Amino acid sequence: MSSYPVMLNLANKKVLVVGGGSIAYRKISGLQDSGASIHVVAQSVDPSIEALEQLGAVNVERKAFESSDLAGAFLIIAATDSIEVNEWISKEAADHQLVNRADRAASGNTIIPSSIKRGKLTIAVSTEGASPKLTKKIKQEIAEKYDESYEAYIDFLHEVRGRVHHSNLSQETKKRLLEQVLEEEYRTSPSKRQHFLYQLEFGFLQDE
Ligand SMILES: C[C@@]1(CC(=O)O)c2cc3[nH]c(cc4nc(cc5[nH]c(cc(n2)[C@H]1CCC(=O)O)[C@@](C)(CC(=O)O)[C@@H]5CCC(=O)O)C(CC(=O)O)=C4CCC(=O)O)c(CCC(=O)O)c3CC(=O)O
Ligand SMILES: NC(=O)C1=CN([C@@H]2O[C@H](COP(=O)(O)OP(=O)(O)OC[C@H]3O[C@@H](n4cnc5c(N)ncnc54)[C@H](O)[C@@H]3O)[C@@H](O)[C@H]2O)C=CC1
Repeated sequence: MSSYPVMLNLANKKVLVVGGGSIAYRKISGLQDSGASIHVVAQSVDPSIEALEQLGAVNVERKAFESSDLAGAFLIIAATDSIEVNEWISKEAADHQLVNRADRAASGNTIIPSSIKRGKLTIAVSTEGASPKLTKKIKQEIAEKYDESYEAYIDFLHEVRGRVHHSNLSQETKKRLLEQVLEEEYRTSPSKRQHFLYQLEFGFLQDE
């Protein structure tokens, strides 16, 4: 069996992180822009997590994990340094809850891939836990190829797509225009993008 990738909308969902060490911090960092309500349960937390608590970005309970902490959690991240506790967390979770285990990929039902974001573009990499080091290497290679310029470019593609779909152009022209903007020059040149939007707005991109 192999795993099935998805993109989660975590806005206003409860995410429970058990453990407060460097791995818990890494997972929490990745959740910062998701809009999730992040709850941490740990006997003690690293200063990095304390800093997030002070900013109001996470809610921290300083205590040992109990089964009742799982109530209402959409995603559970088991990141303690105890195999027994992580095992207990995954056993106690209900079937419909997503459980990530930082210590043993195969024992949870969810793996958090390594990912890069360029605005609306997400590229995620996973080896299903086989080699986190290869995952990291591939992510670094991809990050170089898909650099920061993609962020503005994807916003442009999004805008073009909306305008083209709402236009009265023929299906063939719509397809041709959506293909045309994939040309490299539209990514590298903001003025080319502006010119294209101008032409679209004022009807200069007609059916051929
Ligand atoms: C299943 C998963 C957890 C999950 O689902 O979240 C998991 C599990 C484990 N990692 C372990 C060890 C290491 N992990 C890293 C690094 C990263 N690990 C990441 C992800 C994942 N690691 C998920 C699978 C991803 C996939 O599918 O490929 C990255 C990509 C992303 C992130 O964590 O944010 C991040 C790169 C950060 C970046 O991109 O910068 C390094 C190297 C380093 O730190 O440089 C080492 C030491 C070298 C080694 O051991 O290989 C161990 C053994 C622990 C032990 O021995 O106690 C386990 C447990 C096990 O093997 O089951
Ligand atoms: N996913 C990954 O990339 C990696 C995962 N790991 C795994 O992640 C685990 C955690 O690593 P670190 O964060 O470095 O450990 P750490 O030792 O820094 O932190 C462990 C945390 O768990 C808490 N904890 C322990 N027992 C608890 C309990 N019963 N209830 C609540 N909290 C409890 C501690 O208070 C502490 O905050 C490691 O043991 C290892 O198995 C390690 C390296 C990489």
